[in-house]
Amino acid sequence: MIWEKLKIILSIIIDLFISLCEIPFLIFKTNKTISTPVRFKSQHQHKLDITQIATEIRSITNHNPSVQIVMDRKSGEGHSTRSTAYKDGKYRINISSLNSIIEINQHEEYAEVEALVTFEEVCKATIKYGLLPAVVPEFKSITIGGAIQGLGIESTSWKYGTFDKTVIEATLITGHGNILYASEVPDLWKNLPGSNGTIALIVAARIRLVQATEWIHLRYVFYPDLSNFLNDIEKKISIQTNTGWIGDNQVIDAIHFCGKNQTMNGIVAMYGGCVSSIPRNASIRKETVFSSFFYQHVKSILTKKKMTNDHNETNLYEDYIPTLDYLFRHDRGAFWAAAEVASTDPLIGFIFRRPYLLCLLNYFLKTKTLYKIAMLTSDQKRESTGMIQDVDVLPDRAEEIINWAINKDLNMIWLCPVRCHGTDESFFSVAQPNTPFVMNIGLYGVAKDLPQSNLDLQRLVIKLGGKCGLYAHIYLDREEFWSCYNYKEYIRLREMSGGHVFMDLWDKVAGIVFSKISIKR
Ligand SMILES: NC(=O)C1=CN([C@@H]2O[C@H](COP(=O)(O)OP(=O)(O)OC[C@H]3O[C@@H](n4cnc5c(N)ncnc54)[C@H](OP(=O)(O)O)[C@@H]3O)[C@@H](O)[C@H]2O)C=CC1
Ligand SMILES: CC(C)=CCC[C@@H](C)[C@H]1CC[C@H]2C3=C(CC[C@]12C)[C@@]1(C)CC[C@H](O)C[C@@H]1CC3
Repeated sequence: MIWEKLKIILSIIIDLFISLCEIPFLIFKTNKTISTPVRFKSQHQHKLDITQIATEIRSITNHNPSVQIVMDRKSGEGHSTRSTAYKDGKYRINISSLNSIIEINQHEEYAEVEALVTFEEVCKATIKYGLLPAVVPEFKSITIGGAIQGLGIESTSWKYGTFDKTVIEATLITGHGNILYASEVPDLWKNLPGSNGTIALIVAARIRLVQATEWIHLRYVFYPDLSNFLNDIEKKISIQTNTGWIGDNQVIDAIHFCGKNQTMNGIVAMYGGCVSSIPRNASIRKETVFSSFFYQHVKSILTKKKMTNDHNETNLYEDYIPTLDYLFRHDRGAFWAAAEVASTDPLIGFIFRRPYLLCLLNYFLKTKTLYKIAMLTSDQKRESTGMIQDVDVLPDRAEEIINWAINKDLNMIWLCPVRCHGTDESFFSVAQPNTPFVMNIGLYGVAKDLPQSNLDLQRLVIKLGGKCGLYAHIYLDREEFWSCYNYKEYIRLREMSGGHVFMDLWDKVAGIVFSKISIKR
């Protein structure tokens, strides 16, 4: 335990050191960084590496049929807000060799990548060819495998859906130790995205790339309330033009400002897409050590407009952002989560309130490092300090979740429409026949009555026919939890492929929290 924490502290010190070394590059805007280079490997080497992992699975399950397998990642890695205590006593399979890109096919517009390659690495490699993955989650270190297993989304999801919908083919290793392609087991693949590594391992994926350029044009549009925003998205979905990342209205997401000062509230939607040229005198926003967090930038746009009392104006502002900066715009500070949650801590709150100190640490506050810092605190501390939840509901139920959040004193809410696919029958999906999209609502910040209010939220989400992101603390008991998913089918799929060697989903995402805290049920 102490050794684990020491390893996290050491890696935070290394992160800080790397961040400090990168500052000159940022000041002089050379576009170069000293972070790890993107790795490539041959198909032959990839086959050898996955065969070794499959053999290991076969051998341990033969020796111990009741073994439970989880992934072995370094301390503090991953994007769950829960501790990794659920892995204690389980067999940790090491797939760290699967960290390379195998192929980027510019003509057929796909990339073949191993499971642990991060989105930052993929995007850095593919943008050189004028291509990007169709969906790119906003945190740099989210991995390809993790985004499939945890239903990654972002601002192009209104067109493409969750990240897994952009996977052309995936390579899996089942609990029997067999290497299979997703297309060979369509039943299994249909329900694997969202299962958090409890049905099969993902070792590689062929992902769809779409046309992109190095700059994005973004328009900031004001909506006084949710219904106007929802109407606009519906219109945009019905006249969807698909040119990858290029053109207007290719990206859509919004921040709902709902703090105590009601005169400064409202929804700011961000529409835009990649461009091939930037007009003279255009406003440019580039990430530097001195940059504000992205949400602060959006808030200042809204505040300026409100100050001028220009109530009829809905187009607030527009600017041009380097595409890679845009993709990972919420990586520094993890949206507003770090600033909001940290404000409850006297020392960290002190730093956040002082721009010159923040400027020094600014570049250090990458989501990857924040997760490491969070893992130095106890689950109980995290659960009672901050509310970090993503929920998916049908658009006509979104208002109820937003009102709930406002009543619990959250200051900002992320709104990200996610397209439903007519054929989407996965039990992790909220889609209903004939619903064009679901609304992903990101609830990050300090809420009243935690952690009890978090359980209340999760029950409200079930009542509204929605689902919660499973990277967060889940408080539902086993029965409530499985009432949201098709347990019979889940068991059938696991039995069919030897999936019982992986942890059960409820045990993994809710087992530990449930046993540790006392909340009213
Ligand atoms: N915009 C977005 O889409 C955002 C997404 N997230 C979340 O981040 C997570 C992804 O982060 P990342 O660091 O990549 O992954 P994590 O290490 O956080 O893993 C997430 C879950 O997926 C499992 N998993 C990950 N990779 C594989 C794989 N190759 N094969 C089998 N199971 C796997 C893990 O299993 P195990 O438990 O065994 O480690 C874990 O249960 C997702 O849960 C996603 O929901 C968070 C913020 C924003
Ligand atoms: C927005 C999403 C999806 C995830 C962001 C998660 C993290 C950035 C937060 C999760 C737990 C948070 C905590 C802190 C900072 C922000 C998080 C890491 C603290 C370390 C801040 C200082 C307090 O004293 C303790 C907090 C624990 C939780």
